Amino acid sequence: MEDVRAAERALMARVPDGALMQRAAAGLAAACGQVLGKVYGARVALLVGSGDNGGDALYAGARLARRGAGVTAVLLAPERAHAGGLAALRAAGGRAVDGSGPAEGVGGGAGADAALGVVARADLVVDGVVGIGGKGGLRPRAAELARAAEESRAVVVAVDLPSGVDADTGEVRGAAVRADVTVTFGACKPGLLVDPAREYAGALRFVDIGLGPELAAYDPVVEAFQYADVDRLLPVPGAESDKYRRGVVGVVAGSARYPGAAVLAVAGALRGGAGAVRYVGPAADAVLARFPETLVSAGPPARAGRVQAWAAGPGLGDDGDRLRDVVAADVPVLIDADGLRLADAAAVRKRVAPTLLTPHAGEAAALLGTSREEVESGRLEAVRELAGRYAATVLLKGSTTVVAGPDGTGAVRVNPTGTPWLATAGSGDVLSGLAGALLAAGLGARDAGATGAFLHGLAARLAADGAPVAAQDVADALPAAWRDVRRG
Ligand SMILES: NC(=O)C1=CN([C@@H]2O[C@H](COP(=O)(O)OP(=O)(O)OC[C@H]3O[C@@H](n4cnc5c(N)ncnc54)[C@H](OP(=O)(O)O)[C@@H]3O)[C@@H](O)[C@H]2O)[C@@H](O)CC1
Ligand SMILES: [K+]
Repeated sequence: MEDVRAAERALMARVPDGALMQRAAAGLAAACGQVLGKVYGARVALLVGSGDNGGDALYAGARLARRGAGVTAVLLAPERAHAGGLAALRAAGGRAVDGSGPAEGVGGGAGADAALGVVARADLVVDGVVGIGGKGGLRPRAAELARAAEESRAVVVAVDLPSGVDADTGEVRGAAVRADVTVTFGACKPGLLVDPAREYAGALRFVDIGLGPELAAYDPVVEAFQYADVDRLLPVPGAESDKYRRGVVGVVAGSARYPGAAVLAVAGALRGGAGAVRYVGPAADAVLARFPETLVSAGPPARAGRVQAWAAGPGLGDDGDRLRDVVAADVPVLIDADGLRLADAAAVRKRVAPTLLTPHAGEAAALLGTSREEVESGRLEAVRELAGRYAATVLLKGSTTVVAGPDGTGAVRVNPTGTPWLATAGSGDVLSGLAGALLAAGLGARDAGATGAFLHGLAARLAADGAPVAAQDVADALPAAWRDVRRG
């Protein structure tokens, strides 16, 4: 958040006092109006903390009161509420109640009950408890009001970010507001794009308060691919392309016990834009039965013939020899699943050609020597840490898939197309093949990871269309996802 603060300071030096807050409040009030549909007669509760986040809520409340809403501010720290905002709300016909309440040890009584009642009866609750000045989860009284908002039938709109979530990391340590909509100002905070915070944020609305030029001086911490970014990267064959120029991807996956992983990885690889797929391993019969266009070889990867990149690991079991061959190759390599367990970290670090690791949270936790919960609650930190340790690009799969480059610099890419339907057995095998093929087609590791995740998520959405999907369905929908991207 230092970037945003510095950009705000730079901009505030150029614009009149309070102008940024007025821009923020205007955008917030407009978003609240859209959420409500009809502002006149609506009951609006503002949860107001002691900082400028509460000020935004109060000024927006004043605007809604002027349009005929019944607006009540619940003041968590009555003496320190934003004075200008409170005056504006009162002038517009809004009112305020003491919301400091019993949980803070102030003594309870009618005031505290009134605050809970205001929230319980509201059509809209505006969360202005804390913004980017907040630290840690909500304090007990704020948590109590947040719970009341969640239990009420009100729509909850968070100001800048849901109070209690960490806007830098996406972590939620303790109680936090669960919003239906988050109206964020100036810059989309990185944490809001990443689970678990993303889930608390609901639908994101961005209000431009004019920070753009000031923020341009800073490198983004996270970035999300859009259709146009993916479209630019998709490998499209030229008139003179042959299969070697388009790239041959080698798939090292599957075992006698897990032949299906080989079939699914090849299914993904065949839809990744490479010119040919070479399969190396004991599941060749199963692969050929399904995909006769695959080149197969039974020997070790080192003697399999020419490939431009390897995708290795799904269903390998304990076949460390096959993996060692791949890690020693001087072409780009993707390592997934069993391969992550088998790979020697020092050997991976020594590689010169790009390496892309694609763990899910459990695998990442095993590599980091921590728990799955720890990884899931701090995805950005975990992915950067792994990338540093292995000197490799890392794609951490999950409810929000994130991709970090090897040197710790550059933005972490957050995939915007994910869907819970992707949490299905074998879907990761499809992604391995797909991203491996993108590597073979010449994409860098970060681009192959982000493009693969984007297409994979999109394919799952297209295949699911509201119903469960199997991994093979995701692979089958990849051509439709390509067409979707190419058409914009
Ligand atoms: N700068 C700008 O130009 C613009 C900024 N804008 C807006 O300002 C916001 C930032 O405002 P800010 O810096 O005043 O801090 P803010 O987030 O309101 O809260 C800080 C206070 O909260 C408290 N507190 C802390 N942790 C807590 C917890 N866990 N649970 C409960 N309370 C907790 C803590 O109080 P204390 O510890 O003193 O009791 C502290 O004083 C920003 O997000 C945006 O909305 C827009 O108007 C656009 C222009
Ligand atoms: K907030």
